Amino acid sequence: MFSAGTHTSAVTLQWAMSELIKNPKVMRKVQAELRHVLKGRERIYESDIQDLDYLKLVIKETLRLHPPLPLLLPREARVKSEIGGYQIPANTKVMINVWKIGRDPKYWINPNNFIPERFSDNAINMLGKDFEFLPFGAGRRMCPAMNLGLINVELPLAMLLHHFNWELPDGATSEHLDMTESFGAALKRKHELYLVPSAW
Ligand code: HEM
Repeated sequence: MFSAGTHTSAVTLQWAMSELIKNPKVMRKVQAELRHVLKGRERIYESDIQDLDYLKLVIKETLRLHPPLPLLLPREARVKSEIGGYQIPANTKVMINVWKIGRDPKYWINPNNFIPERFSDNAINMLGKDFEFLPFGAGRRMCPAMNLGLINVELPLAMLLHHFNWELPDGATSEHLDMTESFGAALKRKHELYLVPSAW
């Protein structure tokens, strides 16, 4: 519970900040939304999140490109079955590569680009029914804490973006930000993210 609950939210926050630094236009747009909705108020409440539509799109797009558990949890076929024309013998371990599905050009236009707007005019959600987008998995063993997981990212991200402006250290520009992922069951940044805040 602790590992599944803390690590996932923390890496999503790191990737969201990384993508926002890489995409300054998106950063400006999400900050403008926050500052408009909060109207100079310092404290952000959980109830404010429902008005932060663009922030939610930013998080969805972050989870599409950087699902914290890129291969979900392993499954095992209990009986012999067929999926997409492939014969799966009984007792076979099956891994679902949601990282790859989230970047498949069959389902996504410009799949490697960070475009939160792609979610604004469609009904694709994270409930495990839209198989092209499964950051919380699907079926009986899907993440039991999706709502908690999302608020764990939404609130801190809103606070970081509302109170501060962010840039890379030593005058580096967004092209310098290395987005390499580390290989493993959990999708982390290979190199730590260092950012410099300035008061808004
Ligand atoms: C951004 C946040 C989170 C993401 C993206 C996420 C994603 C996932 C994924 C992909 C799975 C595997 C689902 C599958 O294989 O179908 C999973 C399982 C699980 N998650 Fe989350 N999770 C998040 C937050 C949390 C939090 C906050 C908790 C608890 C406090 C939590 C508890 C669990 C547990 C206990 C499982 C195992 C469920 C089982 O095996 O039946 N997760 N999560």
